[in-house]
Amino acid sequence: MDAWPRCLERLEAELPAEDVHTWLKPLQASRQDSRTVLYAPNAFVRDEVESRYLQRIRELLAHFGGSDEVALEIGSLPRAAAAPATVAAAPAQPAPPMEAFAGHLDPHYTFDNFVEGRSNQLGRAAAWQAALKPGDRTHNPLLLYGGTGLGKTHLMFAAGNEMRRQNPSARVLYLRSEQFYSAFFRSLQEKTTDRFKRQFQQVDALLIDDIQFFAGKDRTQEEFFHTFNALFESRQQIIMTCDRYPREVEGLEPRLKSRLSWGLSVAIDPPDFETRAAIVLAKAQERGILVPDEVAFLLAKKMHGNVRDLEGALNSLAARANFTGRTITVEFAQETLRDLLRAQQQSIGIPNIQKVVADYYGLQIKDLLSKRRTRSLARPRQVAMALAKELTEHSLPEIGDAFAGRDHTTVLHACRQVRNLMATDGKLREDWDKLIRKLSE
Ligand SMILES: Nc1ncnc2c1ncn2[C@@H]1O[C@H](COP(=O)(O)OP(=O)(O)OP(=O)(O)O)[C@@H](O)[C@H]1O
Repeated sequence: MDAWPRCLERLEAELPAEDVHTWLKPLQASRQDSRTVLYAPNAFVRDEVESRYLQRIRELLAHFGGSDEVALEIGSLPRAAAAPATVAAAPAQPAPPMEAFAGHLDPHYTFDNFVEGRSNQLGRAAAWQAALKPGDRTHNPLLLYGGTGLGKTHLMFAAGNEMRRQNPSARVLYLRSEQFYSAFFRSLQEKTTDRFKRQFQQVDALLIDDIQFFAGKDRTQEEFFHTFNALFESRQQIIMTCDRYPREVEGLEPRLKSRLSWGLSVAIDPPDFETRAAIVLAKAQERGILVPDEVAFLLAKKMHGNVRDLEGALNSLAARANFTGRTITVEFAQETLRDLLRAQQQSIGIPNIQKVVADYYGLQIKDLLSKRRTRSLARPRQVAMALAKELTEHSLPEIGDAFAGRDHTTVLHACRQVRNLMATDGKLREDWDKLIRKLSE
């Protein structure tokens, strides 16, 4: 068995998953004679691995019969050698310096394999513009915000990849916020902050993922604030993601929050039914999995909000179909995903919907259930009923019962009313999307 995958497996058991994901998974290994070369995508990853993990990696590689000598370099494997570190690959050529900037940009995520829908249309258009005209004031900085697993990182990578497709020498640096934080701290300890700062002067675009991570980390925020200003002034493109609108992130400094909204901020919402189904079909096609439309509709109907969960469900189907040799049908999907689908339904539930809707509109649950018909109560009540129909398997009479014994025709009327109003009322549409997002978290 290959030494590097085994080493990684062991490290996964020893270290927090977040550390492995952030620092070790981005490494690529190549065996060159008795030596293992680990390629880090950029200086941040290299330095962190060197100071925190290299010693343990050496021990593990030696233990698994890998190599006596381990070198850590910036760059990536030559294409032909992009395989685990067993093959005695041709000695790797020193990577051209530009490679260091592209290494962490996952080439798999592009605009071509991003499915567009109403929920992400604006975000996609903004990322596309940033890729075509990096640094243009209309979309610099570009901030993509929204719940987890909705495609923010995908769009950010797509923009970076497109920039490099248009201009192969573009220096695009992608960093997770944790990487910025650790690298900055190490530079403080090692008194190398000047070098840290200089790295950013060389980039054409800086992509920073999950900036909510900076909350409460005052020194890092201050450093990021200066980095941000320097990049902005010299018209280098900045793209950031955040799990909510930055003004709502507690622990971010007001001046940073204000900077973040200088350019263009775009919400990425949970995809609607049609987009969810289209994503399932697109992912299936990409991976060569045969999925009938009905199965895509089933997944899209049962799983709301998070695309990552949809992908997880598709993977489970593919794995089981492969294992059992069966074809993927609706029946097969229902059987395979029974527990998963049930858990989704249970976690949503009508009482939960009532609570989330009441909180959202600043009401009490008893107001939602009451007979009072003032507009300020009637609309949220209708929204709650329509959400119960959309997100649960309950029948109209059951939903009526759960709303203090209302008739099923009242529930039906509420569903139609909400659907019709959403076509013209942007605020109601926004409320609906936000509520779906909250309920799917
Ligand atoms: N519209 C879409 N088309 C195709 N794939 C999508 C789309 N939206 C999300 N995905 C896929 O869903 C998965 C999760 O997306 P991504 O990692 O970009 O989410 P995120 O919003 O950055 O989440 P987090 O905040 O948790 O990092 C990825 O595999 C991505 O390709």
